[in-house]
Amino acid sequence: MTPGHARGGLWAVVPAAGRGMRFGGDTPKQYLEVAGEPLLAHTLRALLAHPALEAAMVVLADGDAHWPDWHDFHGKPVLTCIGGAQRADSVLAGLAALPDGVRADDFVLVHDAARPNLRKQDLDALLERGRADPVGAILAAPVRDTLKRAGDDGGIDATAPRERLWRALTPQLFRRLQLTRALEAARDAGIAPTDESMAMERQGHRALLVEGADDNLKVTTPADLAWFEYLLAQRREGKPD
Ligand SMILES: Nc1ccn([C@@H]2O[C@H](COP(=O)(O)OP(=O)(O)OP(=O)(O)O)[C@@H](O)[C@H]2O)c(=O)n1
Ligand SMILES: C[C@](O)(CO)[C@H](O)COP(=O)(O)O
Repeated sequence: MTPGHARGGLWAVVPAAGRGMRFGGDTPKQYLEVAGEPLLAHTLRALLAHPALEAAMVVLADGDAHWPDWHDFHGKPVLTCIGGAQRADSVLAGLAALPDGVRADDFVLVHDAARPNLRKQDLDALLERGRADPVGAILAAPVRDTLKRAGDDGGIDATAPRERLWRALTPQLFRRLQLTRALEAARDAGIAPTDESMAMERQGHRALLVEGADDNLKVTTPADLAWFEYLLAQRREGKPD
């Protein structure tokens, strides 16, 4: 029986095929050790510890020599496939590799391997509101800082209006076939959407914004990793985040 099919649960596609160029170093950031485990382990646990999740499809870089060859995590199946040059290519590959038991109109979560600090209450909210929506939903955080547009000389060209601006986070929740078609359309138009919602928006599909924690950080630079290490230490000492 295909993992996840038996229980008809929610699958997560986890794009983990990035090279971490902005982070630097030889080890892709998703495999850097935090509290004795690869960063990706923290991400998979945050996802698969949730009762609504049945399995994960982790999308790896071709020739990934770091993958610990997990076949299950937190007692749930973990499958892998090979991604592509852009994040969107990897997500599309992950959707295509899902078992046939994940039906066309089934919701699928897409969550960055580089986002290890997903809170259960945020995932609860995303699932509750997203699964009630005809299109889906994304976690996002409202912009709270004033935004400046930079000139070529490093000076300030303008202050960008921040009303109704949100930072898109992940997970993003969409139906398998609708998201696949949207990503294919973007690819065929030569566009690399930076998140799943962008591809859906291009097709006229309007998802819900579900407010998530600001500390659902994406580890992009060493400073982000240090932040996650601090948050994890605080949690393990029982201190409020
Ligand atoms: N071709 C790609 C590029 C990115 N990702 C994944 O998408 C997530 C968000 O991407 P990002 O933070 O940009 O990771 P990298 O692409 O590795 O970072 P960089 O742009 O600095 O190289 C990460 O989990 C990354 O592994 C992916 O699966 N396939
Ligand atoms: C999907 C995402 O995390 C939403 O903010 C973001 O777009 C990923 O961007 P990246 O440059 O691929 O890290």
